[in-house]
Amino acid sequence: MCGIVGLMANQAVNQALYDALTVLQHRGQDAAGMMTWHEGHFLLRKSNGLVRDVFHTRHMARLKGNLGIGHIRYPTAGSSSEAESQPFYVNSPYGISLAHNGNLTNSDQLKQELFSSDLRHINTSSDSEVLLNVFAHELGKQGHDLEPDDIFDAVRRVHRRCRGGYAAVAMINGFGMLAFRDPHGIRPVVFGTREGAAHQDVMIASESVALDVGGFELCRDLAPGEAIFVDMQGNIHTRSCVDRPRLTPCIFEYVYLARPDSILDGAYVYGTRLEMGRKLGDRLQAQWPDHDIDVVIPIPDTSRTSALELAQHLGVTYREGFIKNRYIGRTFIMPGQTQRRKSVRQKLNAIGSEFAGKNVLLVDDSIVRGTTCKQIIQMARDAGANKVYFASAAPPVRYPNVYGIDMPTANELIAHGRSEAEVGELIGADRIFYQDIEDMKEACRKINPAIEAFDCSVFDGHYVTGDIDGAYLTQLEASRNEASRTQHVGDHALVGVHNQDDDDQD
Ligand SMILES: O=P(O)(O)OC[C@H]1O[C@H](OP(=O)(O)OP(=O)(O)O)[C@H](O)[C@@H]1O
Ligand SMILES: NC(=O)CC[C@H](N)C(=O)O
Ligand SMILES: [Mg+2]
Repeated sequence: MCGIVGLMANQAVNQALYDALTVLQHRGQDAAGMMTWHEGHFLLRKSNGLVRDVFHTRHMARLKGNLGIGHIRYPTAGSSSEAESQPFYVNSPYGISLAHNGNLTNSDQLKQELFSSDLRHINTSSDSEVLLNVFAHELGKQGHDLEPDDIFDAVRRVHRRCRGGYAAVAMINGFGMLAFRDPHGIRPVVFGTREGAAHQDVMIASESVALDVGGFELCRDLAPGEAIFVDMQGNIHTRSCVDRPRLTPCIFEYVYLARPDSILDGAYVYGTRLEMGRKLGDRLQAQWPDHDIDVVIPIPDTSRTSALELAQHLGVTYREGFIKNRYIGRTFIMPGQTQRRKSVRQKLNAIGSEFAGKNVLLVDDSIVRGTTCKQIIQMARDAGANKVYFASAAPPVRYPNVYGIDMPTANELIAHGRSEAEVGELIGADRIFYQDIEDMKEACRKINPAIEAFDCSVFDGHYVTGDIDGAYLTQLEASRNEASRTQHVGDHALVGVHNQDDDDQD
């Protein structure tokens, strides 16, 4: 779940792209990048780090132009090397740059095809470089005098070749800005407009919060399999590029990934989390009508919305027992387990008076590896809690994710192959409560009944693209181990547009 943004405007886009990337930072903390287009040239700055660390004044000054795309990265393929940060670039046809959120499930096969049939070289282990080259190859077949329909035809062939979850934004040198969404709409993309001097400004982004910060009005989400092309005059062209699209957005966006103030596929994320809290309250009440909970305490940040609603629903006091250090990022999306474990303690601290002698119900949005809850339960006990109960606003996470969330191996998931009670015992809780999977789906559907189905693969092991089997998951587990994820490849892999680095002089 990286963040992507694209902007076609009447004035320089660098600052607006920066602002958009800043509000998408929760989708990735490993690397950030921006490419702009100015007078027939692409200008690039990308590096490892947070948005505020990657772009300094001197980089911003060089990122000229009224058209640009940006990316923040949370790696799900390849390594966290700077060479695999985005956007990526290819020089033919025309010159194209692309930023991608998601994960291709057939990138190994595509890489081979690109080499042996399409005569294209991929210089990193990133699936996004593969996606760009597949698109470039397909666009190259269209010939001269490129029209929007030619671009859409190329996207149609991309969908035929690529599998997995992908939302991508791209620039085609001299023609305009393009975005497309996979046929299942697994990863989100929205677009919006703003009035401009000569023509309207158009922004495309992973989440609607990016539009809010730029003063854009949300038009809508891209439909599954749909593409949008914005020409150099700011005209919007859209077309469905698949025959049988089926919307099954990733439900984990609503559980944890997206910001609560975003609207994704017509559903306010905040509303879905409130509803998950309410449902969890019902379930707890049903399982334990004479509970002895004194206080409900959320584990900041993401669970706060559900926890508040759960407490109100149960009629139990809600208290902020843990204070979050605002300078530490999200721990789940950090790259290594050692760093994640250490960061929980750095990030959260208990207010002793809220725990002393009380039976507390700690609420989190989800339990994935169990890194957070194990430590938090111990902290609650150290702070003098009498009983420590734990509730998860999502069902047990038991299966790997292959569509853009970095959970490639079942064994790293604490609930894999375990019952709810066994997880409770392992994390040291006196009692554990999990959301029911149907209740979670209903909670989201209640906010937007038009979404008929979701990708719930991490909860039910059903992969909506239909190409994932045991052999695939075994091979993924073997190839995507901790060492390969944190490995850094040499700088030789940075091939393409000159990337401004810190040594560049004005
Ligand atoms: O079981 P785990 O492997 O620990 O993963 C689950 C935890 O990680 C996330 O928090 P994170 O700190 O990433 O972000 P947040 O501040 O938005 O809650 C999530 O909200 C859970 O608290
Ligand atoms: N989280 C994502 O969307 C990752 C995008 C891409 N697969 C990468 O690893 O860079
Ligand atoms: Mg959390």
